Amino acid sequence: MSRKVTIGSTRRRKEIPDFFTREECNHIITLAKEQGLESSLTTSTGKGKGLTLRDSNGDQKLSLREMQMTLEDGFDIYLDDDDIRQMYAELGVDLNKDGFLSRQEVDGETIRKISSYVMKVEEEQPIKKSRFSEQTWIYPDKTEDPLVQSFQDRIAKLTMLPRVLIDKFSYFQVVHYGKQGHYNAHHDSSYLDDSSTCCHLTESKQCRICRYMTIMVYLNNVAEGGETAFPVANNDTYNAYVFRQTGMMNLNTRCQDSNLKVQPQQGKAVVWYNHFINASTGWLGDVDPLTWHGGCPVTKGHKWIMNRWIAVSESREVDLAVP
Ligand SMILES: O=C(O)CCC(=O)C(=O)O
Ligand SMILES: [Fe+2]
Repeated sequence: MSRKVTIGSTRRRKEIPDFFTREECNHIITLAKEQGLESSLTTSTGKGKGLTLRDSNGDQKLSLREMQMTLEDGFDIYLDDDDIRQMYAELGVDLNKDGFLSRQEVDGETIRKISSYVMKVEEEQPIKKSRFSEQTWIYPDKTEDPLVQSFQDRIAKLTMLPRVLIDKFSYFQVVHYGKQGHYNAHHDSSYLDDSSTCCHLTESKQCRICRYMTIMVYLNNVAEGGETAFPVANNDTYNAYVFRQTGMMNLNTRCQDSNLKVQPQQGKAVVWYNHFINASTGWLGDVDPLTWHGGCPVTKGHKWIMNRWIAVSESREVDLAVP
């Protein structure tokens, strides 16, 4: 009788001290430096083509928070109330300074002005971006490095997932944050959506990222800051709309409001499940919304991490097929 393989069914998050030794951490940092790092992007970086006004309460005017959400979605840039007020002053809008722009005031011309203003901010103040770091990818199948090779075994052992699944997506990301480096709250995976399939196993253009698990390892001790924050961890009353309104995704300024902050510690792994299990298929279910997380600003020193995601598709048969 064959045993039915599933991808597990837990919502737990785990911290594993000493998943890597100090030497292993340093080795990965050296590899990343040798390879060279480049500015991190997010999936929405560079969108900003057309702004969709986030008049979330439908009162036909944009509050400061609604303008912030408009820019967060359009440009992945996180401005605070003072930034927005300054932008309005410089652009000569909101002349009565009440912090509201009526829908009529936000005409095509104003949107164009706001867009070019925000693109300038993005260039001049990268700290306002949702992700402020640099990164590189390491591909175990393209290196002879024995340490990198051994990761696959370790990841298989840790996750207790079939080796064939682990081997299908083996690469990992090394990320470096300098002073004030941060990553605002996000989900590592995409919500299910019938109109697209999982990216990494198809060539489909209309695809989404399906990362069942995240394994993140701290590669150094951070002098100050740089915690990994889970703003709504264990929040039984989570409501997506309310969470969005609070602006707590902006970890660059709101880290202290997070329910859980994990301290960086060299060699420690933090592991969590981004998805639930679909009860009928036993395979990929929807995103667990409480996995919102990100990196708090590094206030002193540097922070190095490694991200390894367990990528799956919607189909057990596809994922477990031997190539
Ligand atoms: O830097 C951190 O602590 C979190 C990083 C993260 O969430 C990511 O790279 O996806
Ligand atoms: Fe993440």
